[in-house]
Amino acid sequence: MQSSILLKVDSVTKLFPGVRALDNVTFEVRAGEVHALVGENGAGKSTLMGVASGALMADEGSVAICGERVLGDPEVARDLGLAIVRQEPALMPDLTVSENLYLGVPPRCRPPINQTKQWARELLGRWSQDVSVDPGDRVNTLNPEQRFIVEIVKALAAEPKVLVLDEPTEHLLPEDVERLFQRIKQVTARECAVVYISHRIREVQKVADRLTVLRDGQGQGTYDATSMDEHRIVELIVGGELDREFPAKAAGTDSEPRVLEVKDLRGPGFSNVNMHVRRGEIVGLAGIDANGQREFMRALAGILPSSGHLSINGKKASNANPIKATSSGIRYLPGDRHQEGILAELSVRENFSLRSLFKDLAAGLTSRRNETQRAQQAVDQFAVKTPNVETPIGSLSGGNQQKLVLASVLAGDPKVLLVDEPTQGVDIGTRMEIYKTLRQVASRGVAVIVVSSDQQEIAGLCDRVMIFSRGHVVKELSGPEVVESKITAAVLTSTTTRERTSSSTSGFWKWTAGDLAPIIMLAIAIIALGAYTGSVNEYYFTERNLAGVLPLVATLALVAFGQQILMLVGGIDLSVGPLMGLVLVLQSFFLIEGAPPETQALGWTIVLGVVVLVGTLNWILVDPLKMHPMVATLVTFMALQAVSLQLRPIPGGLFSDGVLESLDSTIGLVPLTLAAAVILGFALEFGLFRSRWGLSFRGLGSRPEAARVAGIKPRMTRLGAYIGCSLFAGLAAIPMMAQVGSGDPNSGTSYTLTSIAAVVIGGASLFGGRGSFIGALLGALLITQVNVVTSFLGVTDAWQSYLLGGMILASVALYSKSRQMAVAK
Ligand SMILES: Nc1ncnc2c1ncn2[C@@H]1O[C@H](COP(=O)(O)OP(=O)(O)OP(=O)(O)O)[C@@H](O)[C@H]1O
Repeated sequence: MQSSILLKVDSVTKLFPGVRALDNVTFEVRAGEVHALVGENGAGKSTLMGVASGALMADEGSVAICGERVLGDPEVARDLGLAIVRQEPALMPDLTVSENLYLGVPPRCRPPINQTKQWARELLGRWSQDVSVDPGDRVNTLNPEQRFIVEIVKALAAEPKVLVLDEPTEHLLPEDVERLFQRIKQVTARECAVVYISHRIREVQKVADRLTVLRDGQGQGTYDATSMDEHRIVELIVGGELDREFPAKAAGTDSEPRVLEVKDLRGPGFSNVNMHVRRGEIVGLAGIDANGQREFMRALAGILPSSGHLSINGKKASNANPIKATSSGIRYLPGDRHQEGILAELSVRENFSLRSLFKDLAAGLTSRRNETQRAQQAVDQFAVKTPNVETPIGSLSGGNQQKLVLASVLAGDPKVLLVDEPTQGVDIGTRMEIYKTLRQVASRGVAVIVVSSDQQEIAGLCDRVMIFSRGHVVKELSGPEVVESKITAAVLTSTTTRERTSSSTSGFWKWTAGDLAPIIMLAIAIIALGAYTGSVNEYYFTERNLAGVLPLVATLALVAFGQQILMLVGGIDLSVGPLMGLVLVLQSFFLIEGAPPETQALGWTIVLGVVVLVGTLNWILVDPLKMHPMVATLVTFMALQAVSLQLRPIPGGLFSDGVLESLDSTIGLVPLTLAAAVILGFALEFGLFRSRWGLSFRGLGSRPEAARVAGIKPRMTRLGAYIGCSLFAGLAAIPMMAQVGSGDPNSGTSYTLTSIAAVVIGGASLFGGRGSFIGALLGALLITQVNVVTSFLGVTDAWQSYLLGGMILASVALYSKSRQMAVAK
């Protein structure tokens, strides 16, 4: 009996501007089978799986998962049992591994939210006992290999009925590839359907039961994979015969001059490396990953710090930083294409020319004609599939991006070419073209060094191979020794135990990049400033001073909470200040002496309505109308200011004594309003890290596309954030009433900037995804303190601005530096 069909893609057509990515494709996967999807770069494999997983909407045709139709909704596809490992993991970088895993699985597979870390640890442990990923690590501190492991673990944790693996092994070590194959066996044994996309034919032969070939967006048939040899599969992919011989190796290079000479180079992860590359040679660096070969290459490129001696063509060269390395003639093709190789939003032309812009300069200006011509030539030479050179590179298929980055690196006329994973994601035909190109480059006198996890590639391409182990070159293979079996044997015998990926990040930077650091540093600054002012002026810690200052903290903290909510999702609200002013103006008509309770209640109702309306309006401008949040909320800023001035051209309407007295209530020395703000701050902080809304807000701000795939509703979440921000601005206006006393239309304006300052000092990222309510509270406290201490210290008010400006600068510099330093290389 034939097993049931769990994924059916029926007659699907998908168009992108200028490209028919899929043309009437039909594809089905049965329960318990591994179905490989193969084809050249740009054939449409990822697009087909994008349509199947609901991430893309088909123009024609239909998709059914377990018999149910899916139409462009990733959450529905996921709930029906589809899990996908993408070429670029759909992870939210500012969230931790455990938070990503939690959001990444359907609700039925999630643990109670307070047990997320333990659950994530178990999942990672099930992958491997010596996995080098901690559930508490933030994803942006992981290297590509670790990110892929998290992505795979996430897909497996969803207990899928259909598992899609889109080039899952491009960044994996051999032992993890084996682990993946084991897991595939396990899931197919429980009748899961697996789609396996790969350019590595040997892998396809090893795991696939059937295979479907795509070429230029069209299906080329489905075959039984078990009986097919490598040659036949390649023929089907390219649609004909293919020259699969590696280009001939260099002969007699022993007497050639040395192009590159490296002496005693040492740096993070490697030491005392001596090597050279002769004219015409390609030298490979091999070893189990994290044994120093990649670090050595990155140090040569000036990306990692190093010390030692370097000469190129007999002249002393510098690799002190990437700029110096580049001017010495060293060019680097990064292994992490998504993070370091491409600028996704920029066009193919710009991505091509950015490494060789000097060739397009005429009288100090870039010649667009020249640039376009060169980019077009590169596209033709490397057969990059793109509608034209103005297409954003991010919309090209992975392999086509890789070809363009290589073309761009070569256009910089390197003397030394460093290539990390030259053919990642590249189809078999182009792979051979890249090998030929590298050989030609070497024969022109460029020193070529290659790092690759594919030992067949190293063996076929390189003249000499240096084996790295624990940061040292332990063996050198040359001539007839450069064959796959010998390289593998040398690699395996030189390192018996694998070391955990070492991180060169110092503990200090790791700590400052954490969530607690801003809070602790702010607390220290507040205590130090208070202690110093108290020691200089005895009146600072008096009851009178505190009674004046603390309510101001409550006002600023509340509006800062609102700003923080919005900044988490990547927004910003300039209208909060005038909104606070408008609330005061409105209430100055209702909360006056002698107003009956109904009138007061009406005032509150109107204020609530206005606040919600303003939040919604801001959202409409930003989300459906796609205005930049700064511009949108600047418009609202002006509109609200105008309304306030219309209602009260000059301040007026005194609030009743009863209202002011109740706002002035205290618990001991602490104003009730501040106590309420502190409690709210702690509650919000708890929610931020321990509730689904907190995760959703941070996830959306961190990476919207990944958040959408994880089932977070971007629109509703942003609407919630905008309304939440306005509500907190409205709330902040309540303690402000007691401070202002009447309806003053200009009273709130300054809070726009100070609320932004408070959250930034408190550790929030202006790009979204990170922040803290306790941080915002302490930021508010510090800013208020700075505004007050100048008079106690006997310095001019100008110092308020100096100090505040200095604090913003110092905190932003420190946070961004630490977040950069904590990222794994
Ligand atoms: N978002 C997009 N916008 C415009 N064009 C796109 C987009 N995504 C894919 N394409 C185009 O659709 C075609 C198919 O791309 P796809 O990524 O599906 O290929 P692929 O078979 O997965 O290739 P690779 O093996 O290189 O990953 C390519 O020409 C690509 O440039």
